[in-house]
Formats: sequence, structure tokens, C-alpha cells
Amino acid sequence: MLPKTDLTRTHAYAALSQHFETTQQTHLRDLFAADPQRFDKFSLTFEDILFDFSKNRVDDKTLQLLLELARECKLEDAIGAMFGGSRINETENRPVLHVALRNRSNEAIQVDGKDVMPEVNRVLAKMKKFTDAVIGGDWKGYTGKPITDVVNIGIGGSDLGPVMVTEALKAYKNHLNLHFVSNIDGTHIAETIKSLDPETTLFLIASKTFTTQETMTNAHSARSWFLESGAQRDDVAKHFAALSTNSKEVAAFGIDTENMFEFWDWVGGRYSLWSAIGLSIALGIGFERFEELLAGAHAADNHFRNTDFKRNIPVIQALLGVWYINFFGTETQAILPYDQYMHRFAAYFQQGDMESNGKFVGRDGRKVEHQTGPVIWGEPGTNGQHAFYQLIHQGTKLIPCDFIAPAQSLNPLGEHHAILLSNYFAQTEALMNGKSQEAVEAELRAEGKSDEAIAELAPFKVFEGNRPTNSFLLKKVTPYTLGSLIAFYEHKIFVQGVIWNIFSFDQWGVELGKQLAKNILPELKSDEKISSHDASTNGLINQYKAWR
Ligand SMILES: O=P(O)(O)OC[C@H]1O[C@H](O)[C@@H](O)[C@@H](O)[C@@H]1O
Repeated sequence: MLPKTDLTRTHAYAALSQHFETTQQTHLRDLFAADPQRFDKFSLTFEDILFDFSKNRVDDKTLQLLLELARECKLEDAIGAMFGGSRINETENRPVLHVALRNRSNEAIQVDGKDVMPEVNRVLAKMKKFTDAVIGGDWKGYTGKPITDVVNIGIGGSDLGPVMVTEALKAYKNHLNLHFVSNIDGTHIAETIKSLDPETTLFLIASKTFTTQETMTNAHSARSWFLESGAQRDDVAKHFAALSTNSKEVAAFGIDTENMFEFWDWVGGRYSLWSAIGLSIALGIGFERFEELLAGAHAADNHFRNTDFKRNIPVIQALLGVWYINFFGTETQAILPYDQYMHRFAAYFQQGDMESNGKFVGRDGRKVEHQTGPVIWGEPGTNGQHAFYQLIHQGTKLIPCDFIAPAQSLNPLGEHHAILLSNYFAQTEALMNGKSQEAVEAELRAEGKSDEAIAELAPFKVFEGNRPTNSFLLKKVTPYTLGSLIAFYEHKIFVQGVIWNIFSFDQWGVELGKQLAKNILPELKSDEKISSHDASTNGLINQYKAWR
């Protein structure tokens, strides 16, 4: 059980509200000028990751109050409850134990008095055997050829993690070609299988529930395509594996349970890349590197669990987010990786964060009186700079940004990396300092502009600055470092959920649309005019019928 605390009724919240009134106008420039130790004080190093949070609109007092808030919301108890296997996902009556999946120390983790680690290790061993066989070419397709292509069919948590990680770690990839099919739009699977040879293709049907409409429809289409190629039913075993918690449905689909890689209901879909759902990752980079990913996450788990909140990276990340969301009223959070390989990182945490903390009902069952999860978005730098940074620099909205970059490039090519990193450093500097009216005027004067032209143009060129950023500087993107970074963001989400007094590990909000689509599907099959909905929905359906 998680402690229940009403955020807006805590002492720390009242103190923070007051503190906000007195400090909200303070400029970051002044905070740096006033404290030469600011960077040392407000940055943390964890192994090969430097987390610099000094460019945030906080001072010692802010952090002290935010830490008090964490204490008042009983964060320590909540962390203990999660790692201890209690059923903190109360609305689904499940523990939340993605940390067990990467628990490389093998310390026992009990669920209802039973250690889950033997099962976790059994599946990992099975994954290792399978990946070694497929990568090594010992696993043969139905005509005796080795596998060349792997298609992961899954959606949401059964797709985004594997896609993000395999992209982020592409530099470590072996010869297997990986493909991901998620969308129910027939285009996705049709375009994917166009280039594939059924004799050398392996399909991984990834679905926690094994009932998700999109995934099951795509899986059936993949199987039909495979069988139409001349393969027999018995050959399915050589070309289809299932990653799921639901052995009954897996068997009903016709996949041999020998080819099933299990996980458990205490793994949330959006936290499942560490489980059997990560099989495509292990196939793409090899099992050892998959284990390095787990080890990096485990190290971050230990940091989260054992480090004083003051020096605890995910706790600080979370508290800064709370500061902006609940006091400054910010609505979004940009994640901006200066690493092309990490181009799906923000998309991954759109699900991770928004499905976890996009909730308006508190743990007491009542509507909360404060803001909860932010809109997460972002693109890799420097592409984003040439697209939406204008608004971050000069728009009317305050957008806290996370900048992420590796010091070492995996593709050192001429000056590329230095140029990339010069942009990474420049952007947070610019967002913090801005550019004053005086500086703009002096610049225009130096360009020889007339006083009149200067007066006209200057206001448009002013940057207020004071826009907060976090910087993650990684030594290099490795499976280990990536594992740690993902785990930090996961725990950030957890901490915020605790403070906002919401349940971060259910996702009832995805259900309504699914239900309604189920009602509408049969209506689309008939030619009759539809009148069972509101006028807009009826109008749209009937126009669709007229045009199809
Ligand atoms: O793995 P499954 O069961 O196919 O679910 C896929 C996705 O479905 C829903 O959208 C949600 O429940 C997500 O959290 C989940 O990741």
C-alpha cells in the first residue's frame, strides 16, 4: 500500500507556495552570480553520467522545501513498498516490480512470500539460449536456412521500449535485421513484409495480455502471410515466438508454449523492456549486452533506493518537475537528446510518463486539486533547434527542458561531434542567460544600424532567458549507461506519482476508446445508415460508408 497524502494540504506545499511568491522573479543569471559554488552544489555524478541541474530556478531553500515535501509525502515508505513487492498498483491489485527484472544481485524479492527471482532468472536463461541460437545461425527456419530478419509485433509498452532501445544501441547491433510492427493500419505490416523472406523471418508476438486488438490482428496477418508462402502449420513453431504473461491465449493462437517467453502481471507494459518483451533487443545486440542494459538499470535502482534524497538523481529530477508543474504552472516537459541514436527517447517516455501520471483521481478516489503529469515531447538536437526552439526561447510558455548528450560519439566523423556538442552547451546557456535589450542594441549599433532602426528592431531580438534546463552528459551511449538513464526517468515518474497522490501503474484511461471502437466495428460492416451515436459521430461514420 502506498501512503496517501494530499499534496496541497502539506506543510511543505504551503511553505513552497510562499517561497514561490518571493523567488519567482529571480533570474538564473543572478543565482549564478551570487554563488560561485552553484554548479558543484547542484550537479551530481553517477558513474559515467553527469546530471547538472544548476540551471534551474531553485536556490538552497527551494531544494530544502522540496525535499521536505518528499518526506512529508512519505517517499521513503513508498520506495520501500515498491522494492518490497507490496501491491502498490492498487486498482489492479498488483505489485510493481520491474526492478526485479534487472535485479542482478539476485537478492530475494518476495511477492506473497515467494521469491520471484528464480522465475526471472529462468526466463532470462531461456532468452539467452534462444538468442544465442538465432544469432549463431543454429536456429533454422522451416527450409533449413538461418534467420535473417526479426519482426516484433506489439504496441504501446510491447513496442516502444524495444524500438527506442534498439535504435539507441544501433551501433552495437549484429547482422540480424530488426523490424517493428505496431499500428493496426494494414500499411504497417504490408510495408514491412514486402522486403521479407518467410523462410528466414522470425516473428515475435509481443503482448502482455495477448488480447490487444492491434497486435492480434497483425499477428494473424503475419501468420497468414507465412502460411501462404507454402509453409505448413507445424512450421509455425520455427518462425513464431510469443512474449506474454498469458499462456492460455498464446496456446490458442497456435504458438508452442516452448516458444513462449513469459513475464508476470507485476510488470507494467510501459516498464517491460527489461522483461521477455526485450527479446528483440537481446536478439539485436546479443544477450551479453542486454545484460549490460539490465546491469546499468540495476545500478540506477540501487542509487535510487540507497542515496540520500539530496543527492538522489531521480528524486531531484522529480522534485524539480513538481516545482515547475505545481508552482510555476508549466504544462509540458521537453526531452531533447543530442544523439541521433536516441531519437525515440522522448517518444518512449511519452508513454512512460503520460500513461503513468496522466491521472486526475487521487489515491483516495477523489479528484485531485493540483496538476499532475506533464505533456512529454521532444526531438533530437539539433533538428529541434530548427523547428520548435523558437517557442522555447521566446514563446509565452515556460518549458522546462532536459538536454541529453554523450561526450564520446559512436561515429566520430570530422568535426560533427564537436559541432553537435557546441550546440548542446550553447542552448542551455542561451536559455538561461537570454540576451538583454542593451546587448541587442549594442550589437545592432556595431552593425552600423541607425538609432531608429535599432529602436524598431531591438524588442524582437531580446531573449528574456531564465528558462530552466537539466543537462545529462553521458560519457558515451552504452547499453549500461542507457539502462541507468532509462531507470532514472522511470523512478522520476514514480516519485512524482507518489507526491501527486495518484496511482502511476494503472492505465484505465486507455479503455474507453477501445470499448467504443469495439461497438463501432460491427456498424462499419453493414451498409445501413448509422444513427446510434451523437450527430457528429453518426455523420462521420455515414460519410465514411458513402466514400469507402
Ligand atoms: O502488451 P499488451 O497487453 O498488448 O498491451 C499493449 C498496450 O495496451 C494498452 O494501450 C495499455 O495497456 C498499454 O499500457 C500497453 O502497453
